Amino acid sequence: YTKQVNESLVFKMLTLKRSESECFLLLCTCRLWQENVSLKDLQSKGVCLLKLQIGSQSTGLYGRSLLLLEPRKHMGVSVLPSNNFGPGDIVGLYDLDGCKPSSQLCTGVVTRISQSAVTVACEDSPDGLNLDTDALYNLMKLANDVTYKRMKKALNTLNGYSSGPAADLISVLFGYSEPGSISQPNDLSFLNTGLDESQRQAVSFALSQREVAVIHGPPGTGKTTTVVEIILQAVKQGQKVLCCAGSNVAVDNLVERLAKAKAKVLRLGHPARLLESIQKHSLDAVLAHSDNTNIIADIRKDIDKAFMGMKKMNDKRDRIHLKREVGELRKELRTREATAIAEVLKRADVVLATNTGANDGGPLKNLPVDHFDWVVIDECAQALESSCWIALLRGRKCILAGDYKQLPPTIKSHTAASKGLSVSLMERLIQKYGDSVVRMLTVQYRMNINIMTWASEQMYQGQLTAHSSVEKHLLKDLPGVASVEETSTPLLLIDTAGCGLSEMEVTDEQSKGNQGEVDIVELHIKALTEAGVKPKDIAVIAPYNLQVDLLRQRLSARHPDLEIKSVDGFQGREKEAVVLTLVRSNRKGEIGFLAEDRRINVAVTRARRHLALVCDTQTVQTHGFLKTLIDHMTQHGDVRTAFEYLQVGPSTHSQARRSTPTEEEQRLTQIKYLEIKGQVEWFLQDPDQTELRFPSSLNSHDRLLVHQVAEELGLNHESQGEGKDRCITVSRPPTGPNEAGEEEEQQALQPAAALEEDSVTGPPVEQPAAPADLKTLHLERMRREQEKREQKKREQEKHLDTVRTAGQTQTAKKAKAKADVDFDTLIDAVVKAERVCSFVKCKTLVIHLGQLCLFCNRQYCLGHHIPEVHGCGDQAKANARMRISKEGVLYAGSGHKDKSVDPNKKAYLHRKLDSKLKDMEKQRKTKPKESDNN
Ligand SMILES: Nc1ncnc2c1ncn2[C@@H]1O[C@H](COP(=O)(O)OP(=O)(O)OP(=O)(O)O)[C@@H](O)[C@H]1O
Ligand SMILES: [Zn+2]
Ligand SMILES: [Zn+2]
Repeated sequence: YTKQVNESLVFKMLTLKRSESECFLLLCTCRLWQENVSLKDLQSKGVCLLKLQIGSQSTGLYGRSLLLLEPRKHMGVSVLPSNNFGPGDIVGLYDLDGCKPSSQLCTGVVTRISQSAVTVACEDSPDGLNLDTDALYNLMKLANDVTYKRMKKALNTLNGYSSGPAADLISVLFGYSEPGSISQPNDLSFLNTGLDESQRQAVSFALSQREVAVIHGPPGTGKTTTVVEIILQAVKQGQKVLCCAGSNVAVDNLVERLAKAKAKVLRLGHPARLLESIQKHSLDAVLAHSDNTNIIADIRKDIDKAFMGMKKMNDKRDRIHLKREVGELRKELRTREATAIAEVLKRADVVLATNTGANDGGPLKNLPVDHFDWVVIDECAQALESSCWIALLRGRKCILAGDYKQLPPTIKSHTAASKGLSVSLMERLIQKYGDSVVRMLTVQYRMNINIMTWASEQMYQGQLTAHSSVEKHLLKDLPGVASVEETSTPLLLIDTAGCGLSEMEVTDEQSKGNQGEVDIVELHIKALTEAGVKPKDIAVIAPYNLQVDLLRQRLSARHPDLEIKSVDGFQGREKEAVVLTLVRSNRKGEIGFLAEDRRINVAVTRARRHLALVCDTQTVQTHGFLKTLIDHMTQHGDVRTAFEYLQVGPSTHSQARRSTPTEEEQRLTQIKYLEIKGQVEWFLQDPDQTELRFPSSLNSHDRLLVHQVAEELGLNHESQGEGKDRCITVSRPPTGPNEAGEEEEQQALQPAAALEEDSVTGPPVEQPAAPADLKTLHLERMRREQEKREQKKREQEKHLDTVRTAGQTQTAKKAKAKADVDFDTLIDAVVKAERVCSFVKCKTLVIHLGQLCLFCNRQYCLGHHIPEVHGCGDQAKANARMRISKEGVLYAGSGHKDKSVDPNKKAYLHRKLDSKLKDMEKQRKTKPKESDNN
C-alpha cells in the first residue's frame, strides 16, 4: 500500500507534526484514486463537499480567481453539510465525474468558509478558469504538502549555495569557520529600562556577534522581552530584520509587542489565520491602504467586466480578442501588485512570518535576496532545522532564541531521528560552539522558588533565580482565594503507591489512562475551586491523550474554563496552578515516554504558584530523573497518600478532605464493631432464632462491619433491598460436615455482594479492622516522611548553632538515611508482593478486598481465594475435618478466618520494625539536643 501512495506523503506523516485526522485525510485522499471509496463517505467524514455550484467568480490579490461555491439552490435550504474545511486548506475542484486526478479542474486555497458558502482562491489558472456557472462541482481537501515542498526547496537552495549574503552565516552554522564578533559601543542605551542583568547581557551579546547569537531562555525568563529589545536595537542601527517563529501565535505575539514599541512591522501570512488585533499589520491590510490600491482595484473591475462579457459573446473572433485582453489586464495587474508589495515590504523595518511563511514563493519574492540584514528565529528549539533554513538563507546574521530543554518537534521516523532530524539547529550550535555563541537568561518571572529549584538544578545547571515578585507567591495570595492547605503550598505530591490505582491495560493502544488518578485529580480540583481558585487559572496536564480524554469526560462539563491538555499542548503557556497526573502505575516500573526528561520539564514549569503531582512513586521512581522530582517534592513540599482521597468516593466528596481516619474515628469504628459482634454472639446463643435482621438504619459503613463480623464467625450474611430500605441479615450456616464444599461456594459469593453494595457509593471502602496492615505500613511511612522533614528543618535551624555538633549530625544523618532506605525497601517489597492476586495470570488487586490462604500463605482475590480453586483444596478439607472433630465447632469455609497478613510474615515484619525503631532511637540518643526535644 505504501508503494501506491506518494512516498513524500508518507515521509511527511513520519516527520512532521500531523494529527491523526490529518494523516487519515492524507491517506483517504490517496486511496480514493486507487479504490472506490464512495464520495458520500468522504463527505460524511467532512473531507469532501459534493455538488456545489458557482455563486460568483472574481479576481483577488495577486490576480487569482476567487470562486464562491454554494450548495445547489433549488434544494431549498442552502447550507453546506458539516465539514472540516477551514481557511488555508488546500483543495481540489473537480467536475462531477468524481475526484479523480483526470477530472481535477484546478487546485486552490480556502480563503473563507461560512455555513452557506466556501470561497476558494484558485492557484493554477494563469489565464482564468472558464467555468460553467450552471454546472455542478465537487470540492475535496487535498494533502497539504506545501510545508514539505518549501523546506525541500530551501534545502536544495542551501545545497547549491555558493555566494550570496548568507555565505558567511552558512559557513559558521555548519562549522567551516568560527563565529566572529564586532565591537560595540560600551554605552548601549536600552530602550526597555526594566531589563534584568542577564537580559541586558544577552542583548549586548546579540548586538556584538557577527554571524550568530543564541539566546537560551528557560521557562518564564522573558525570552520574548529580550528578543524584542534586540530587534529594536537592530532597527535603531538601521538594520532590516526578518523575524520568524514556528507558530502563528508566537509570531503574532512578537508583532503585538514590536508594534507597541512603535517599530514599523509588517506581518506576512493569510489574514484569515492571524489574530484580529494583528490584522491591521498584515500585508493585505497595508496594501489596501497603499496608493496603488485604487489603480489595482480599477484594473480588477476591468478584468471582471471583460470576463463577464466573454460569456455572452457568440462570435468566436470576439471571444478570442477579449480573452487576449483579459490576459493583458491580468499581467498588468500582477506587475502593479508586485511593485506595491515590494514598496510596502521595503518600508517596514521588521517583517514577520512563520518559518515556512518566509518562503520566496510568497510576497518575499518581490524583494532582492540581500534585503534583510538580520534573521531572528524565536522558538528555535521547537522547529525543524530545515524549516529554519527557509528564512536563514536571507540573512547575514541570525539570532536564535529558544529553550532546547523543552520539547522538540515529534519525529516519528527512527531513521530520520538517528540521522539528525531530531536535533534542533539551536542544540547543534550549542554542542559545537558552547558558551561562545550562547547567553542564557537566568531570572525567571513565573514560578514560586520551590517549583523553580527542581527544574533549575536538573535542567539549567542551577543557574536560575526567582524574581522577588514571584519568589514566594502562592495561590492564597490571589484575590478571592482562601487560605487553606491546598492553596498554601507550592508543591503537593499525592502518592498513589500501594493504593492499587493501576494504569488501564489497553493492549493495542500506545496511549494510557488511569481512572484512579482521574478520581484524585477531580477531588483536588474540587478542593482548589472551593477555596476560590478560578478554573481558568488551573491546568490539568497529562502525558497521555487517553488520560486527557478521561479527564475531560469527567471535568469539562462542570468546569468549561478548566484547561485539560497533553504536555505537548501546553508548551509555551503558563497557569497559576498545574495539576499533573503521570498515569503510569504498574508492577514492572514501565514509564514509557515519561522517560523523556524534557516532557517532564515542560509539564512542571508551566506552574506559577502551585504544582500538584499525582503519581505512583513506586512506578515512576524507577526512572532516575523522575526520582529527582519525587525527592524534591518530598523534601520541599507536602506529601499525601492517595489513601486519604480514597477513604470516601468521589460521589461523597464533601468529606474528601477528611484524610486518614483520626484516632477518634478509629476508636468509634472499634466500638461499633464490638457492639455488632456482641449482638451477633447474643443471637448465636439462642438456638431458636434462625436469623438476625439488622435495622435498615444501618449505614453502609456499619453494614460492612456486619459483613465482616459474620465472616469472621463463619455465618451467612446477606444484604437485601435498595437504597434506604437496604438491610442486612445474618443467619446460621446449614450444618453437616458433608456440605463443606457447598458452603465454600456460597461464601465465595457473599463478599462479592458486599463489594457490589459498596461500589454504589464509590470505590471500595477500606475494611476498617482487618486487612489494614498494608495501610498501616503506608501511613507509618508517611508519618516517617513527615518526621524526616520536620527533623531536617530542626537540623537546619540547629546547623547555625555550633560547628562541632554539626559534624556529629552529619554522620548521624547519613546513618539514618541508610536506615530509612532499608525500611523503605522492606515496605516496598511487602507492598509489591501483596498487591495482586496470586492465582496464575490473575491481575486483580487484593489491596482492598482479598484473602490470605492459610495453607499456602498467599493473597488471593475474591474469585480465587477458595483453597479448592487455587489448589489447596485437600489440605483445607483435611484441616476442616480435624477442627470439627477436635473443637466441635463448624466453620464455614476451610479453617478459621484470618484476613490479616500471614502470621510468620507479620512476626518477621514486627521484628524488623522493632529493631529498626530501636536503631533509630539509639541514633537519636547520640544527638543529645534532639532527645531533649522528644
Ligand atoms: N526584566 C523584567 N522585569 C520584569 N518582568 C519581566 C522582565 N522580563 C520579563 N518579564 C515578565 O516575564 C513574563 C514572561 O516574559 P516574556 O513574555 O518576555 O517571555 P516569553 O518569551 O513569553 O516566555 P518565556 O520566557 O517562558 O519564553 C512576562 O509577564 C514579563 O512581563
Ligand atoms: Zn492456597
Ligand atoms: Zn484471582
